[in-house]
Amino acid sequence: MSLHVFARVKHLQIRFREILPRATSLVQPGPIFVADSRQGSAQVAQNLSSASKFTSIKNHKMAEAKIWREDYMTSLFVAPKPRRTMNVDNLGDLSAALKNAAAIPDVYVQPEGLRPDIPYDGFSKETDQLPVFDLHNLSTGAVEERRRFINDLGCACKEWGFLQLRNHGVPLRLIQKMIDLGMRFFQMPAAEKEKATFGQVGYEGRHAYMPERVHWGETLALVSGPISNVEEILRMICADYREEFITTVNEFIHEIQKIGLVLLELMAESLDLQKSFFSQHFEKNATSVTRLNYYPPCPQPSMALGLYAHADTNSITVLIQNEIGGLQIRKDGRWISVRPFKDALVVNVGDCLQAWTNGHFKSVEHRAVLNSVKPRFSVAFFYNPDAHAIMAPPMELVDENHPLSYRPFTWAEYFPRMQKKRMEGKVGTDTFMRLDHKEV
Ligand SMILES: O=C(O)CCC(=O)C(=O)O
Ligand SMILES: [Fe+2]
Repeated sequence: MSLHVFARVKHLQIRFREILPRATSLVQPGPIFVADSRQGSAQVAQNLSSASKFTSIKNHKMAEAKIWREDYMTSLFVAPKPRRTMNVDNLGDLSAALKNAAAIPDVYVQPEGLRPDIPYDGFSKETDQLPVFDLHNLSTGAVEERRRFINDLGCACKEWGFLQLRNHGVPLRLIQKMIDLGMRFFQMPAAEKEKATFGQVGYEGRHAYMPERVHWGETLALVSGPISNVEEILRMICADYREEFITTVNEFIHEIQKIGLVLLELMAESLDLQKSFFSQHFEKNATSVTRLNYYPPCPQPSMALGLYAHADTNSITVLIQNEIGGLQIRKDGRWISVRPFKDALVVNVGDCLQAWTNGHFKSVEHRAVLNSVKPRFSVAFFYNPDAHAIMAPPMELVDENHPLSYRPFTWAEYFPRMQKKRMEGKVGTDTFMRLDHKEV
């Protein structure tokens, strides 16, 4: 063992001993709790289970694992708890009825501090600093250019947590079709859309993530992995484009997943990890949700929000949108509008990847703001690894400037806990996977 590696391991041991009295019960002292990127996931799991306390928990988890998949689907499909909805009119109908109205119902009016201070098209100098990458340059560039591309991509994930990607390989005609059919769905009568209500997923036109407020937005959430319910949900609507919609959504998910894997490889490379460090856990049984978001025109856009400020809880999100801006991200405390490009994917880091990279990558708050004229549409693909993949920060990402801050966790553990939280602000990275988190 070189002196350098030895010093590192020693440092980790010290860190663990410092942290442990405050840490949650699952973590045992010793450097084995960081993943070595040169090891496969089986080896990491074996290392993790070699701590006696962990072993019993892990056996228990394995038993749970067998039923997790069923539980996961049941929790989403069968609505074991009431949906966070309000007894309000369907938003599609309301938006049509309130065209040009001087006021909107109180339940949509945000408290002053949360109202959007920058309009949907309020692009600023910072807007154009959001990194845009052209994947074409990666395949044609020389070795050095490739290295620079990957390095810049890593910087974008560290500094912005967001980036845009052009020439990504997802056919533009497929993106356009997804936009056209998706918008057509939301423009159907409320009674028709509500046929696609399906437990915690499916259609929602009366969102209330905060108990007392409703977003001005409708969604259609589809589970796309490990078991897809796209067909089951879309078969509930009687539209004449139903079959085409199902085929398009499935094709879209397939393509987005492909680019998702490429991005995960590039992200790992940018951190000097083995290329497959993240992606190997997404190749089979990836857990994903595809959500179509529709924001009908709002006569008072400065009073309401399409989607509250939140950080995504998953690993990475890949998003397409129509030409109407509205996505805003919070950078260094200030809101910045993202310029909508129809040929680009918006990619962002979620809370799980922030924890998995020991905080090197940032999961950043974002929100959707409204306008009074045109409907806005987006599709977010939330990508997660196999529900039992252990997300443990690799030792390469732990040093004096980045002390180990997160414990190993799995999506199977994390998801049920996050389901209990409100979608508001940056809740994910401050939860149980932080070593200094105290369960209340
Ligand atoms: O519509 C958008 O641009 C944002 C969507 C989003 O953040 C989400 O679905 O989590
Ligand atoms: Fe989001």
